Amino acid sequence: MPERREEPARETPLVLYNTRTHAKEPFAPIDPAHVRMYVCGPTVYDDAHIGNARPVIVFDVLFRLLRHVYGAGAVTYVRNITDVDDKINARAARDFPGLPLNEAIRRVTEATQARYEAAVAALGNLPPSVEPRATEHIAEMREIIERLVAREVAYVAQGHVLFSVAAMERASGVPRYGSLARRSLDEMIAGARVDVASYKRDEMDFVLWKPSSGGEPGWPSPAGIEGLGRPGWHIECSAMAWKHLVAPFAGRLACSDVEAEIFDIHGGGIDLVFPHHENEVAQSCCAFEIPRMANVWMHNGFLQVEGEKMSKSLGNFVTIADVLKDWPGEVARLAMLKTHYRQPIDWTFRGLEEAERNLTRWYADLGDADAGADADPAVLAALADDLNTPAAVAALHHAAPAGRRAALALMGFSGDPASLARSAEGLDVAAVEALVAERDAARAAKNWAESDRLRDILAGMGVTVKDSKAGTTWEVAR
Ligand SMILES: Nc1ncnc2c1ncn2[C@@H]1O[C@H](COP(=O)(O)OP(=O)(O)OP(=O)(O)O)[C@@H](O)[C@H]1O
Ligand SMILES: [Zn+2]
Repeated sequence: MPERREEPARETPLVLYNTRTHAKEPFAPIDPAHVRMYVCGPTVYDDAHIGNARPVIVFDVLFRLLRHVYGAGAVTYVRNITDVDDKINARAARDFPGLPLNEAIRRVTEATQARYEAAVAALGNLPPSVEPRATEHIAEMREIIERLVAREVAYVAQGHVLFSVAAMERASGVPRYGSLARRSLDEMIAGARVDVASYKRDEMDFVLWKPSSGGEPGWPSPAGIEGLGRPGWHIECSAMAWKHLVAPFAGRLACSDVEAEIFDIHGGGIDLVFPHHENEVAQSCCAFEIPRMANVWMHNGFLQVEGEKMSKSLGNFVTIADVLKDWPGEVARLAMLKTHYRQPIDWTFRGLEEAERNLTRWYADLGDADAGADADPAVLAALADDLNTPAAVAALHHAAPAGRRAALALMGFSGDPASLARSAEGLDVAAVEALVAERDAARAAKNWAESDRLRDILAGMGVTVKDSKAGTTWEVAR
């Protein structure tokens, strides 16, 4: 039996801001016994930066809160891994020029994913209920594409399948294209910097499937196209959400047939609203003839450096692993949660220092407070108010030890002063262990370049690793 409360904890009516309606709304799951949430995960071609950690931490807090309110067994949280993308192909060709491209891609994606898992775990995040990889859902993508072509909202041109925005405008029972992002067609054209390609009927049309040539990864194409091809990015999420949040629950939900095709919450960073989420909505709503893909759409604001979005393309980033070299994971987590998720955060040394001081103070007088006590009600009320984590932090300052310990646990903090202690040599033990685990994963994947790189990072922290048949151990270099 999954752990589930008889009665959901009604003392905390949950209110969430919905991008779709531009309003804070009481959250009402379609079926409170099966709360379903999808969050767009990373494209695994390069190490995640601390900005990429923001949606992971924000939606982890929401996952924990939903489990608290509806019961741990009542929440399914899906966060995908995008392991097919032209950026991955380019990175694989660059890093492993001597290998066949598919083998090189496997090395890049497996090693990057292993480092991602270690990094986000070190920040105190629970694993999602399901972490699907795009390449394992090609059959579902093909099926959705076939449906879209059959309904005449997608067309084949020069080996591509394209989604027709104009055809969606004419379809009934589906939302208007642009209704999530609330943009006019002109704004969307400007915002998407859409490519004008000869095979598109209309410049707003977007790619569902494209041909693969040479050594590019490819699968048998849908819609009667000969030869191999590969999916566009947007179709991946429609397919994985359907496979893991809709199909398994068919006939098991206490709701109407139409509602059963819709799930509760879809999340990601604010940069994904358009075009990625708008296109997910277009695909899923047209394929399944539903008025919404998800009821609630939630988007986190940017983590910024000196007023600019941290991003790989701007080169102004620090990786999660870099942060963990200098700071315990819980400190970075609190530094993130001190700002409300919809506001921009400026990532600063002072913010991290302040978070460290707060945790040190809170952990110092938890005493032997009972870990099973109820979480402080003011903290719970703040979280239930659209994840108002800054208000939750303020409430933690005033909470009694038992309520504080339980509230910290609910937000993903250990309450253990040892997790803040760097070792006698000033080391963050959790960060070292995360790096050693990443290196083990790299070795298991026979990625010696990566394993050496991690060994060098550890050496830079003053840690020596020793490999033996029994496994890897580490010690502080003398
Ligand atoms: N600076 C940032 N602050 C908050 N969230 C971010 C930031 N940059 C990316 N994200 C989010 O991280 C998640 C992972 O996205 P993805 O792997 O596609 O990163 P990305 O967009 O390629 O990063 P970059 O913008 O640096 O190239 C998405 O939900 C995205 O919105
Ligand atoms: Zn997505």
